[in-house]
Amino acid sequence: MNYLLKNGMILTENGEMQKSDIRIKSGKIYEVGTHLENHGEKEISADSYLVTPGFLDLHIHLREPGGEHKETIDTGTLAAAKGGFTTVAPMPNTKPVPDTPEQMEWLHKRIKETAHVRVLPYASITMNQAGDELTDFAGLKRAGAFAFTDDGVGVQTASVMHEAMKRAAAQDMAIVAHCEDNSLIYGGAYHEGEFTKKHGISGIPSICESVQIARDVLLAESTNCHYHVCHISTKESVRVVREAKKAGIKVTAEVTPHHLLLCDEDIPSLDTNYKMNPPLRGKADQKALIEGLLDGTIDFIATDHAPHAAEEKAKGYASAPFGIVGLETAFPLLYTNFVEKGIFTLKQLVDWLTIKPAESFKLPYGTLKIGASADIILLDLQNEKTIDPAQFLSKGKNTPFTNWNCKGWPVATFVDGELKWSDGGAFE
Ligand SMILES: NC(=O)N[C@@H](CC(=O)O)C(=O)O
Ligand SMILES: [Zn+2]
Ligand SMILES: [Zn+2]
Repeated sequence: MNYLLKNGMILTENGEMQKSDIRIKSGKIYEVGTHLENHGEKEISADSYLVTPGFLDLHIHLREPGGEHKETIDTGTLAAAKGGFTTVAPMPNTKPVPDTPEQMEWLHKRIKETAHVRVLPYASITMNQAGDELTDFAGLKRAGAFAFTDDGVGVQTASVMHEAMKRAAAQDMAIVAHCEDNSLIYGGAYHEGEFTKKHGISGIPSICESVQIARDVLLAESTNCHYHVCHISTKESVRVVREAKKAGIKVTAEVTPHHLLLCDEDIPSLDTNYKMNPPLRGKADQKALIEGLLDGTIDFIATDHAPHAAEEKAKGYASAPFGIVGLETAFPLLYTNFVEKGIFTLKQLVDWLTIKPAESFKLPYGTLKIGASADIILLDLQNEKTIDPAQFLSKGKNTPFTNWNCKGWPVATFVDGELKWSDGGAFE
């Protein structure tokens, strides 16, 4: 079906709001302007809504195959659509791991059958993410891998990472890294800082992340590989990435909404909804992440949506799995707590969820340019609602943001010109 979106607010290049109509034809953005005439399209009144490119989330967990009780490609991508995300990239820490071309082909078949938004799956760097034997990069690229990562664990050995970057660079593919040096960790569920001191428990030190990023940017320099840092969380990591960029190294980085919104001083108790990896760091780290985004050291925002079953999260702080959900709350939380408070502009926030991730990975999405895929969302910046995990479409309900009041809720999500989700009402 072709659509004509009437009278929505779109953001211009200089960040101003402009009333515009958008004509969607054959899945593409065909025309953007004012007073567009209806040429037989289904007309949707976007009056009073902000209309932006669909968001990209290049770091999520869909849990299929092997963890379907936590999430599936179906439920996770429906949650993505509800959150305004039209392109998502799921991590390979599934069972089995997509570490062979055959497994990648199987994954693409499942995506085709069940996904509600565009899905760009990662392949692993090492077989079974065990950190030793590299996967078949050329074969996995041919089978449709988006990039290579062992997210969930850090690649412990420098020589393995070095060889991975050489091979990735030869394939013009990125290495995406969860940075965590296991030799610097002695257990712990929360950041080694104020919170762990107060509770007298062991913590996860900042250096386990920053040390590995420092190693990797030097490997990236020597191999000319595009190296991307997952969920950056410490002030030292931000400094290392900033210096690496200054030196001309091809490094990009993402930050999660929760690391921008919270620090360890905000954790009320040994609550597992505040347990994620990397952990919520100190107040100075949180500040450095915000500054890093604002000065371009950090390239974009990704949620690290990590659903877990309620009974797993109920196991107690020491043994519950790391991770919180994020797809359905990211934009409202960031809009309400950063844009409404004047810390970010609306244009900055939208860019960090659209064109910035797209450009970082040379993807043709995240834009309303003529001819682009019609990945478009409508956002309601007025209506205030309270976050209620019972309303999530994700199977995961594990969030620290229950009962937060937010504005900025998506109301309709188009992918390739098809309406994939709406909050009902005018859009059925
Ligand atoms: N972030 C998390 O706390 N958990 C992730 C793994 C990861 O992103 O490292 C998960 O798969 O549950
Ligand atoms: Zn990770
Ligand atoms: Zn992750």
